[in-house]
Amino acid sequence: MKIFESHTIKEIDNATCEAQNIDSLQLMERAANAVACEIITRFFPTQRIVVIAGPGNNGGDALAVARILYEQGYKKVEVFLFNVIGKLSHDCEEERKKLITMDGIDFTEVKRDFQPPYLSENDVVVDGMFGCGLNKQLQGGFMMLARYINDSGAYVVSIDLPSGLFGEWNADVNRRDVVHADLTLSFQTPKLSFFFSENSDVLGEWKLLDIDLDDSMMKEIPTNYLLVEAKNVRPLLKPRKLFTGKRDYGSVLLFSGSIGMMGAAVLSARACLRSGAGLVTVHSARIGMPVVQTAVPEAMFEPDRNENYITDMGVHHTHQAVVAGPGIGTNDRTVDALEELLKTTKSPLVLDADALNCIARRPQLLTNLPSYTIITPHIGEFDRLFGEHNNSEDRLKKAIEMAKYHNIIIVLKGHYTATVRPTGRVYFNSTGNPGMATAGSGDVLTGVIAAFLAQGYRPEHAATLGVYIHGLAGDMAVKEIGEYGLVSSDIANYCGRAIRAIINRESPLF
Ligand SMILES: NC(=O)C1=CN([C@@H]2O[C@H](COP(=O)(O)OP(=O)(O)OC[C@H]3O[C@@H](n4cnc5c(N)ncnc54)[C@H](OP(=O)(O)O)[C@@H]3O)[C@@H](O)[C@H]2O)[C@@H](O)CC1
Ligand SMILES: [K+]
Repeated sequence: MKIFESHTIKEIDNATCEAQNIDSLQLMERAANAVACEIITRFFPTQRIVVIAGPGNNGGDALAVARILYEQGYKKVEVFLFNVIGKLSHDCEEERKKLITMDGIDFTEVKRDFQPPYLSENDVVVDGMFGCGLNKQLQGGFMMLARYINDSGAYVVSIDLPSGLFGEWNADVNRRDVVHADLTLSFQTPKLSFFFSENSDVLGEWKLLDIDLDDSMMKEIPTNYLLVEAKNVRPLLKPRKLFTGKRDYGSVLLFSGSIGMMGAAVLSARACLRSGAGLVTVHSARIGMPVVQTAVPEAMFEPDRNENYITDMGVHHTHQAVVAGPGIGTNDRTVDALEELLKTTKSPLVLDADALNCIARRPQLLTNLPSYTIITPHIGEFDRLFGEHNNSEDRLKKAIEMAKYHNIIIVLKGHYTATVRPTGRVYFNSTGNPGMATAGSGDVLTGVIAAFLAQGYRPEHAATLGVYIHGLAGDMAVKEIGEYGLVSSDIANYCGRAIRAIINRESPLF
């Protein structure tokens, strides 16, 4: 699903009106109906609802929502329209006219002084102050109103965006002066700002409402940001053929594990096998042999010369994917071995965890990364590699710059893992849950991505597929085990089921 920038929304609206032969007011009614339906499913008609409308179309939506709720028997609706400069958008003005003809509706038009209504945690506020037309931070009365709403404890439903939050970049915005929604109801496609952790408290739960916007225009408008869903990954998955053997599904070599961290090798190897790789070889410290051979009997083991950590990353056979990182530590000799690997390998590479920490210790190694190498840092590893970042917007911008500069794929892990391709395009992932914030989860992800590389998928597809499947496996496992009890072995064990769910179009994915 494409993520559009706010300034393109008008274009999509206009195309929709033209293609469907409707006017913009009808589209506003459609949007308002969708919002009102959501409110009706959540609150009884006896609920007190305070509707705050701004001067633009976001305010128009809010006025229409108020009218629809009132018509549906919600008699405790109070409406405040902020018309402080005496100029409303055309559709907002039309909605105002419709509303004021309604008998008995509690309507106040604020032109100058404003006495805010009493609000408590028992009330619902519908926030239609500003949406994607916000063009500067909230100031003066609007800022005070946002704070007043936030302090009230009322349940806040924001239309399209919490007022005061920009659709894209908010690094300079003081979140205290933005309306804090409990529920954000946005239209059709998400905004970029939904994917940054700093906005999570402001957005609350967010939901996309289908208002049947014009598909052909949405296909046409270019964007560098996408949200990956089941329908995007399914066409990538190739069916397995009847007359095939394990060699048709590739061989993975995993440089992983060291003394005290052999579990990382086990988890990567297991996830790799559960994601369809034909052959998996673990190269690790000698001490790890009994652990790996017992825990993952399907994997082969290649012992390093060293007892406790890896000192040699020579690739002596043909492998369709090579992984370095999980649990390898950052011993000087391991860094030397990694340097050798980066300079010599011809196989597609995935680098994770300690491999990235090794590079951070010797930053010139970044210039040795073969094109299309996949690196999978979490925030801490990313900052160690590329410098400290104060917020996730700056970090994403840096990831885009670095993916382009080094011609690599950066999988920046987080709640919405962002896979950044060498073109600078960003693919946000839609699967996963907080239970997956657990030791070894990244080792599993590395194994899944490597499995797809080995099976002949292009690196950018292997990364996107791996991230989606890893999250889905976590979502499926959490249903049985719960967020507290979920461990990384569970994620690995569910990878196969996750792939099957996508191929078989199992609900609720489709
Ligand atoms: N396809 C869709 O998604 C659909 C979207 N729809 C809805 O349209 C909404 C977008 O409407 P919109 O373009 O009229 O912008 P909106 O957010 O109402 O604000 C503009 C007004 O605010 C003002 N203003 C701005 N910042 C300000 C500030 N800090 N402080 C004070 N004033 C400020 C600005 O004034 P100006 O500065 O331009 O004079 C202007 O008057 C969208 O969010 C969604 O709800 C649906 O109806 C249909 C389908
Ligand atoms: K809003």
